[in-house]
Amino acid sequence: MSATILDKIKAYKLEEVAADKARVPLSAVEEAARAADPVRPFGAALRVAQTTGYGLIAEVKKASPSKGLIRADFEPATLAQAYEAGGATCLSVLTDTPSFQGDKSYLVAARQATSLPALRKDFMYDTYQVAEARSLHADCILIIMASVSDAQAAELEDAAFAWGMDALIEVHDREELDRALALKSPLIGVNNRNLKTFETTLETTRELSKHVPTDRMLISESGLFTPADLADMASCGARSFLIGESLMRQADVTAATRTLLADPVAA
Ligand SMILES: O=C(O)c1ccccc1NCC(=O)[C@H](O)[C@H](O)COP(=O)(O)O
Repeated sequence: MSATILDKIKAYKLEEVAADKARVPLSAVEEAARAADPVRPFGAALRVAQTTGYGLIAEVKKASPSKGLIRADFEPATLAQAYEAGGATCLSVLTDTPSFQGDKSYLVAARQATSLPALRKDFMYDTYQVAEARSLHADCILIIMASVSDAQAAELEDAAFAWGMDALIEVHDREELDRALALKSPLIGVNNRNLKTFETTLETTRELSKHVPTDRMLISESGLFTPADLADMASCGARSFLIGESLMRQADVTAATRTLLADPVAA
């Protein structure tokens, strides 16, 4: 069977982390994490936002494996401020370089330019990366169930909680969802992107929403473009969204964010 994009990313990410560990010892990363800005509540901010409107995790995303370069004019701090002015609840900042042209410094810059909680959007395998996320002032990490074992997921989640951060657990299908529900985090992200074909379909959230218990927060991720898409997802119980491309392609990011959030369906 041919390697998926996640297999390829995992291979270079493990090498990257090994190199980082050799360069900066864990003790130094932990010291930086302890000195980082206080954690901003991520899940709680979404919960508040979605009681009256929608929760939006707005992604600072320059490029992707599926779309190549998305935004040439890319200044993370300015984009983060534009998102905040448009009403975003949280930020997601890609720190992976080879596939997304992201950078660890983008997370620091974006978060420090706003008062929003920020997700470190990367491919996490090692608790070293979790401490590093906190040292970059992250408030939440991503755990992609398709790419980790149950034991690894639990270890990463425990590490996030120990640093006071939240963990967004990402799933693509029923099997991953069942594994995610064995974890503690209430934040369940259903990714509408098929990682083999890169196609997005909102049917993924529609289908999996039936199996997400009401004590978990369902967050629909990827392939969301219009207010009608958000209303569609809200009708099956997702009132928080992770959106990158559709907002990153707009000249006026603030106006586009406002328009997307302007007319939420009643909670
Ligand atoms: O975006 C990709 O092409 C991609 C490819 C392989 C693994 C992950 C990928 N994206 C990560 C994401 O989850 C999205 O950046 C995020 O959900 C926002 O999606 P979108 O609104 O469609 O940019």
